Amino acid sequence: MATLGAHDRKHKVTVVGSGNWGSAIAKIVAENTAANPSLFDPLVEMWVYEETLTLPTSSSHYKADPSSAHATTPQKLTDLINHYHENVKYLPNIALPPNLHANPSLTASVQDASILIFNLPHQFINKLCVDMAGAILPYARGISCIKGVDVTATEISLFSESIGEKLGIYCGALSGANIANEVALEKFSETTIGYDPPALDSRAPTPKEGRTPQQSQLDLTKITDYDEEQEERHRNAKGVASKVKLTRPPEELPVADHELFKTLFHRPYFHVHVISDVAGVSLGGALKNIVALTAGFVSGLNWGDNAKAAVMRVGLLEMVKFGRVFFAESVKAATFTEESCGVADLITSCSGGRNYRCAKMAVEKGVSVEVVEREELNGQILQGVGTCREVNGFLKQRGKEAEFPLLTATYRVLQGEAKVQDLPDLIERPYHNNKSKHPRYKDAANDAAIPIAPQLRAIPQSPILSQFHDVTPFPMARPKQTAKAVRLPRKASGKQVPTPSSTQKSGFMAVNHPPASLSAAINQPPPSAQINQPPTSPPVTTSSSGDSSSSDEGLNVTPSKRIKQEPFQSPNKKQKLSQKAKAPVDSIYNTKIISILVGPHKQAFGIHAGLLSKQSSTLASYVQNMQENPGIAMVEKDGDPPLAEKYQIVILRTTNVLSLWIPHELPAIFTRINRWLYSSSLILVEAETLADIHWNMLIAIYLFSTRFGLVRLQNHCIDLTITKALSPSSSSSLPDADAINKIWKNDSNAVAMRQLLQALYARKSNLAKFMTNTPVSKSGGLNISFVKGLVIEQFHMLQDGKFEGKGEQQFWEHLRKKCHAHDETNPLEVSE
Ligand SMILES: NC(=O)C1=CN([C@@H]2O[C@H](COP(=O)(O)OP(=O)(O)OC[C@H]3O[C@@H](n4cnc5c(N)ncnc54)[C@H](O)[C@@H]3O)[C@@H](O)[C@H]2O)C=CC1
Ligand SMILES: O=C(CO)COP(=O)(O)O
Repeated sequence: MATLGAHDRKHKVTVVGSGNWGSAIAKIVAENTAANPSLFDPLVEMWVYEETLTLPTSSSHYKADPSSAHATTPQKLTDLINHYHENVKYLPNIALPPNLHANPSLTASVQDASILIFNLPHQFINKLCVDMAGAILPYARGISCIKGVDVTATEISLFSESIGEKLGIYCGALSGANIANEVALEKFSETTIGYDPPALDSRAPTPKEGRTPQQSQLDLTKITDYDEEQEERHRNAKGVASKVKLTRPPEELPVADHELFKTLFHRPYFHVHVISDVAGVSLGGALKNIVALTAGFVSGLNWGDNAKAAVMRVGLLEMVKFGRVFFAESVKAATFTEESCGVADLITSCSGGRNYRCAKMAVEKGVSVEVVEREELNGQILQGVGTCREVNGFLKQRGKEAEFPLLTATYRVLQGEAKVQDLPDLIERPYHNNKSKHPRYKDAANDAAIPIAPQLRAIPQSPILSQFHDVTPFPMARPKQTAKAVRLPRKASGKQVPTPSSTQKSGFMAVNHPPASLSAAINQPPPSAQINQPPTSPPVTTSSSGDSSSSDEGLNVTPSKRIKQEPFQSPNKKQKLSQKAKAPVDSIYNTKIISILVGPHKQAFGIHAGLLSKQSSTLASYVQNMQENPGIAMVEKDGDPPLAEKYQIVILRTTNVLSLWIPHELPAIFTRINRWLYSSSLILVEAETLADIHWNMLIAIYLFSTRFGLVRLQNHCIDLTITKALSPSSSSSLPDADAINKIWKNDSNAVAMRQLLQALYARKSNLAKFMTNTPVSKSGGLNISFVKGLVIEQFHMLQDGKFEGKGEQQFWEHLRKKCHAHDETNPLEVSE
């Protein structure tokens, strides 16, 4: 604990940066080092990017003594700061503590510091790290107050982490609703520190509250790729072991933990809340700057507070979503909605921040934001403009612009590609059937040469997907004579599978073998001889298709919930209800049938366009483009590199036939997905049960659903995984090492499944036996992250004996909900 006992050594603090916020934070820190001399060396260094200036005549120091040398001749900024104890350029009229020393030498200012506070515009930090590397103490720890994200052409990372990697240290983040001038005037505000202390720093690890440590049953010697050195590595915000090998701080130094940082930053007027979600803290500060520009744009048109509130609402949703999509391993939605660094910073920045004010003025004056920045800010530097461009480049590269309409629209306004007046339409949730009229799609739709809006271009193939090439065919289900207990009775769900088919037997239909007459219904002939065709009419169902919770092989953890008695209704009412429920389903079956080609050999499936669009906005975009912009299709040409090498989904033209080609997936997987699309069930034939669906197959379907945005299917797979794993009748009730490795190595989107598998293993398996018998995977061993997670799960499990009896059911029900992906239309609903 930071405050306990006297320490032989004290922390030395340096602030790197001395702008508006840099100086305000340096003031706070210097006040606190002076107040806590047992923990900190009171003298704080502040590195200043040196410049020469003349004291402004408006300065109180000039007025007090206009004839002094400091007032009459140009001076170094550091000299002025140290002479007047005021940063006359970047934080004028604020007295800085005498124990704060302005230092123009970067290396000299950082060389003795055990705590480094990085506080300067994000544009400069990477170069600065190069200059600083080698000059700092190897065991230093950092806090980044920078509001921005570190974006390269293909990757995104937090500045706290890129600083840490470049300097070989651990670095957290501080961000909040903190307009520097207000903080400097000691007007009350709150802030958030994100700090996830490296294991190396905790000298007396304390078990988490309410949890009883238990000895792990794992024999770690059995883990083939166990790497002791990895243990020393900190896990970054993406859940990956950091490249940095940290140096252990000397024993004599107070531990750099939450309490120490609270002591260093908390003031009566500046309230600090320390959390572990570094990504959430960093992203809030970076992305709100873009939203502040948007808010400034609409205010520049004098549209009033309602318009600004609308922008903030959408902005907050996109901030949460951004975190969830790109930092799914660590980010918490609550950081955006409950902490100062999230919603509070958004509000203050959209009220009086520099980004907001400059964007507003730019619209009012009819000039660019950069012109206003140069004319109005006296050397201060906006973060929103750079961040907006950098984030857009990244989203574009990932094909995700359309998923972040506000971030994208703001970029377009900034670039002069769209008008501020277009913003309301650009950020409106697109109405599915009317996308061609939507401004977000309009330009691209009119552009014959360039294929459509960026998100609809072929998605570059992720290297991860190629790993599926070497997958041997999944064991296909063998029809069995006896149904097993895991499958709930069909009537219990109130659903039936598609009906009118010659192949239908007692409620099951093999969608592989449709009646030949269907081919007439296909708008384009299939490119290959055999096409798997859909049923011509809708399944008889009274609830929306794809509602996984009610499908036949669904979760049976809480059977009482699943087997519902249909309440009595009068025949008339029943009829009306069923007609009402049937209407949207009918309209789906009136849509065209799309040709989907799967795998390198292009096995063809025919699927109703409406059905695909209903289940996945990603596929909906492709389907719409196939129909509305046939010119965008790609053609495979002899001699050209194969399209499949580059893309995971392609709109393809083969001898005048348009198809959607998914080259890297297996037809066997898609056969079941096709089945699910029409019946909400993955079961193919009557005698098959969930136990017959191989784990590899289930996991491959899950991965497919995460890649192609089939959220309901994704959730269904979560439910099935629990059902299958907990089923007493299943012979191999948990996935084997190959399946586990697949989920870890193949896709970072599979976070929920990872959590689930760890929990299932921790609670259900005989781990010792598993470690001895199972790790004979093709890849040679179990994924180390899985094993580590398992150890942690073990540690947390059986807490207070709650896991027994009813507690167990509640646990799985809770986990099931937690692992469910959330509806795109409501990204705030993220489970914690
Ligand atoms: N000003 C505010 O109200 C707040 C700012 N922040 C964040 O704090 C960070 C720092 O911003 P401010 O302190 O406000 O800076 P600022 O915008 O006030 O000042 C710019 C700073 O950059 C320095 N600089 C100029 N050229 C440089 C170069 N080539 N290399 C290195 N430094 C150079 C200047 O000397 C000056 O210190 C930003 O990420 C900002 O978003 C966070 C909360 C509040
Ligand atoms: O981050 C800030 C307030 O928390 C300040 O934002 P600006 O850089 O837009 O002034």
